[in-house]
Amino acid sequence: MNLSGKVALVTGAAQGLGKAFSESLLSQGAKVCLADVKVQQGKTTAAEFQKTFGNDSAFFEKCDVSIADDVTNVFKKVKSKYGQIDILVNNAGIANETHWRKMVDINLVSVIQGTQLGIEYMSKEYGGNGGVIINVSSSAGLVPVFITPVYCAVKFGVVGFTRSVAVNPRNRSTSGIRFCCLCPAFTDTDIIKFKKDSGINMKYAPKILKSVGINK
Ligand SMILES: NC(=O)c1ccc[n+]([C@@H]2O[C@H](COP(=O)([O-])OP(=O)(O)OC[C@H]3O[C@@H](n4cnc5c(N)ncnc54)[C@H](O)[C@@H]3O)[C@@H](O)[C@H]2O)c1
Ligand SMILES: CCCCC/C=C\C=C\[C@H](O)C/C=C\C/C=C\CCCC(=O)O
Repeated sequence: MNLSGKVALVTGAAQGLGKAFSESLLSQGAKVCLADVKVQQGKTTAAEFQKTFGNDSAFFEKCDVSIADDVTNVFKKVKSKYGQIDILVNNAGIANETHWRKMVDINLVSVIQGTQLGIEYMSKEYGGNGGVIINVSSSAGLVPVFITPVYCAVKFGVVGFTRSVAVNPRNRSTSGIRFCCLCPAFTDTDIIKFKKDSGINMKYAPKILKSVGINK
């Protein structure tokens, strides 16, 4: 696909899937804003991409997606630097059943805010060019996972929210935006290197991961 002239905003882009999505977008010619709460990792990733794809191809912006003002600011930054937004990937996420309210904020509330801002910036109704909004859920947004009920709930929420927005007749007819929900299965990134306080049952988690070929 040729994405030259297109501008993407990817949250949680410092590492893992968000970094991989960003690299794919850049390799197809898009410019990318890498938004993440991890400053050092984000800057390192941006420097790596600038070296490969050109200085103006990517930039890092500190953004904690659970802070509403940070999310609003990152949209403003992209618009002022690149003039438009065509592709939005609401990807940032954590897996933590102990700090579950924080997880609801990061994995669901921020996706709702990001999508609403995406419509504001991208819809043809409001002077944008249309484009695509991709909300990252999980296979755990489609099937129950007994050791992570809250993670499951928020990922089901992302699926339900995105599908509902996508079938809104107004969005379908006039926005020029496609709304997509991605439901990846296990991928070997930091999110499945469960921290001690993650509240994830360590009796079962390694067995589940081993059963899908990830030897934790
Ligand atoms: N790895 C998997 O098995 C898997 C499977 C399905 C879905 N997912 C989803 O994919 C997305 C990316 O996860 P990953 O696997 O790359 O994990 P990861 O931990 O490697 O990456 C998550 C990124 O999100 C960032 N992040 C976390 N909290 C943030 C916040 N408050 N504000 C901004 N950025 C924040 C992190 O700093 C990190 O860069 C998540 O939404 C996750 O739920 C992952
Ligand atoms: C070891 C399970 C922990 C799952 C939650 C933590 C991180 C999640 C990352 C991914 O989003 C999970 C992806 C897919 C999960 C879907 C199905 C798991 C089925 C588990 C089972 O066999 O019971």
